[in-house]
Amino acid sequence: MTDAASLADRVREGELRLHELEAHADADTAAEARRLLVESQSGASLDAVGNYGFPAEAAESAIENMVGAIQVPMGVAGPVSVDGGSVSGEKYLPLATTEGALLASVNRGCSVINSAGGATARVLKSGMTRAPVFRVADVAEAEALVSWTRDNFAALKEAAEETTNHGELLDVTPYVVGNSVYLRFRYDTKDAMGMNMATIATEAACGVVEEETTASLVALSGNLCTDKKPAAINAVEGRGRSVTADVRIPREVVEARLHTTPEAVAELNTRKNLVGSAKAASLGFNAHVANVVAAMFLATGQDEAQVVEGANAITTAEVQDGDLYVSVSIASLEVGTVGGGTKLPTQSEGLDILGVSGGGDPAGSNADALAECIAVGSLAGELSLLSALASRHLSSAHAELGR
Ligand SMILES: CC(C)(COP(=O)([O-])OP(=O)([O-])OC[C@H]1O[C@@H](n2cnc3c(N)ncnc32)[C@H](O)[C@@H]1OP(=O)([O-])[O-])[C@@H](O)C(=O)NCCC(=O)NCCSC(=O)C[C@@](C)(O)CC(=O)[O-]
Ligand SMILES: NC(=O)C1=CN([C@@H]2O[C@H](COP(=O)(O)OP(=O)(O)OC[C@H]3O[C@@H](n4cnc5c(N)ncnc54)[C@H](OP(=O)(O)O)[C@@H]3O)[C@@H](O)[C@H]2O)C=CC1
Repeated sequence: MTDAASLADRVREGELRLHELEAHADADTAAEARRLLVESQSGASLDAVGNYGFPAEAAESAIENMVGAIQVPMGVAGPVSVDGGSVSGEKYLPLATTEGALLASVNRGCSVINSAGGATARVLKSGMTRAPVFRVADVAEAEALVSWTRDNFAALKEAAEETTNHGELLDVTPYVVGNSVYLRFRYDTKDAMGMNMATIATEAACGVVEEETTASLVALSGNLCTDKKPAAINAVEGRGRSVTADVRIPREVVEARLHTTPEAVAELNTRKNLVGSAKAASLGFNAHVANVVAAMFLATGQDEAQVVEGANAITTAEVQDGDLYVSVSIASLEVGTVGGGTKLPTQSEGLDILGVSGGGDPAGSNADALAECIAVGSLAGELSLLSALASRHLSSAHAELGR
């Protein structure tokens, strides 16, 4: 085996390319060689980046050109009592963040939820989408392709499902713009977030479309999917898991633990999360669901770019017989407990904290459970931040904990 210094020399001499080092050394040596190269070129010291706690080999399907790891501190909030469709009991929620006060906030929300007897959560819709775009001659051909798609769902399903053991094609929804036709394929991807699975399956189905019709595939992703971009279609139709959590908190708990009243939280929610968001033309009618989604995504190995979709959430608050009812509905939470970054050792341990690592029984139940836990964490965060705003404690909390 070659050592890191001589590997780095061979790259400098043009004998090897930076991304080829794993073919000549183990993954840790390859990462060390790249650090040597980057350090000598940039003057940066990468001691901390190189001080990672898992074998680099474990990250081979997660990254190319690895030099080390960025470490984000992880904490837990809770335990919080969850009554979900796929998870129940007391759960510690793993969150990785660098925002001081966030864990304290979610932790306070969890303890308030417990005082109210726990939160309820359910996944209400599920399906990962991929929408290729096809070119046709004109609108008459577009109409023909739409009809063909409706008449030939079984053939598309057969082709798509040949590529996967777990995935199931649920439906295909056509959209037409002039001579462009978008077919939005939606799959049950079970415990996988499913973007690779859906992409591979859709490519096979596109082969059938091109064989049987005049349409020509322009791109496997035509942006109507919509992946990793803000998009109303996800907020309305859902993508990944559509999940809702709610809780009813007795007035005395709101007053004692959140230093405010149900009326103040309800008014604030309307003026801020509903009216303010509408005026801003926001897709997120919530306060900081992205905070919890991002922190739990990092802690459990989700694709962090999909926080964009995870922020499509509506928070409601109302006074019910003097108590405070609060709900959070996340329309497009794209999560998995197998595949992608979930295989990395620290992220897998994050999933273990929730008891949802790997494939569920039945398949899909672990990813549903993860979605429900993230929804309850988001509910806790909303409760605490809305209350801090209502009681004018936001800036003092961050001055104390976040600086
Ligand atoms: C900070 C608190 C919780 C204090 O709240 P408090 O009620 O004054 O604190 P407390 O000392 O009385 O403790 C109450 C509970 O909070 C928790 N708690 C309290 N301190 C800690 C701690 N150090 N570590 C862990 N947990 C803590 C803990 O659960 C504790 O109960 P206990 O366990 O003691 O019975 C409160 O003021 C708060 O939640 N503030 C809101 C902070 C927040 O939500 N920040 C989120 C980020 S804001 C942002 O990023 C988005 C934004 C704002 O721009 C979005 C927008 O536009 O709206
Ligand atoms: N290709 C793309 O366009 C994009 C890819 N990504 C990346 O895709 C990755 C996630 O894709 P994803 O398809 O989820 O993961 P993987 O590509 O890692 O595939 C996971 C595979 O696990 C198998 N599997 C085993 N047990 C189960 C189970 N219980 N439920 C479901 N599947 C199971 C399935 O195999 P089988 O299919 O044979 O059943 C599935 O295809 C992430 O790394 C993400 O960053 C993100 C965005 C876009």
